[in-house]
Amino acid sequence: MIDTWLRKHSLIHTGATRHPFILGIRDGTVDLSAYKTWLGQDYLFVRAFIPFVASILIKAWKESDDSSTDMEVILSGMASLNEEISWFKSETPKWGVQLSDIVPQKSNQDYCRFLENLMSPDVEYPVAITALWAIEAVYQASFALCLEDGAKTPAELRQTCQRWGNDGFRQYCNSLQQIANRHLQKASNDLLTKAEVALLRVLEHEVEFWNMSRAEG
Ligand SMILES: Cc1ncc(CNC=O)c(N)n1
Repeated sequence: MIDTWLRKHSLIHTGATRHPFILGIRDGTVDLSAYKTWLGQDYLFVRAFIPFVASILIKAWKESDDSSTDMEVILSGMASLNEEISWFKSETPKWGVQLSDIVPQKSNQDYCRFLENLMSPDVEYPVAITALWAIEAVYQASFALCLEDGAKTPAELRQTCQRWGNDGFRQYCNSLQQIANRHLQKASNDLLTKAEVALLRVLEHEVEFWNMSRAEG
């Protein structure tokens, strides 16, 4: 299902995964002030993202069919997020970014509000897990690009790219995709439409998030 949607929406998908901000990191021309903006804003995003993942854990637990392996995958994602918050706390001072000073920009606020809406108990599990997969997969694909052979990613940004471009994170994204696909297989047409719309909204918000980072730089 998801592969079909990605083919159908390949233009926006490419816009989110090969954004000029990412291409700039990959070819070494990125404006470091844009990186700093992204870093601070992404810290705020991740803080809002954690409760969103927690809400999906609750949905998985409430599923009638056996979703215990779903829960393990989601929980492993939450454990990485715990580690990720520590990383932001150690990375930001290196760039002179003070966590307490970061003011959320509009694209970030819009994206966080979108996550908050998806946290509602009225939002079905297949819709929410599709969104979760898409959010993670955009970062995975984007940062993996910066680690490919021939990439000229600046040395001081390689660790950042490793965080989302590494193999373990790729496997986590694959597991999420499998979970989403399994639940979408059983879903009604109405639910499929909702999940497809959620996927599209994620891709749009991701493009806006990259745009925001670049604009401020
Ligand atoms: C805007 C955005 N999208 C996806 C991710 C990746 N998920 C968790 O870290 C992220 N950090 N920020």
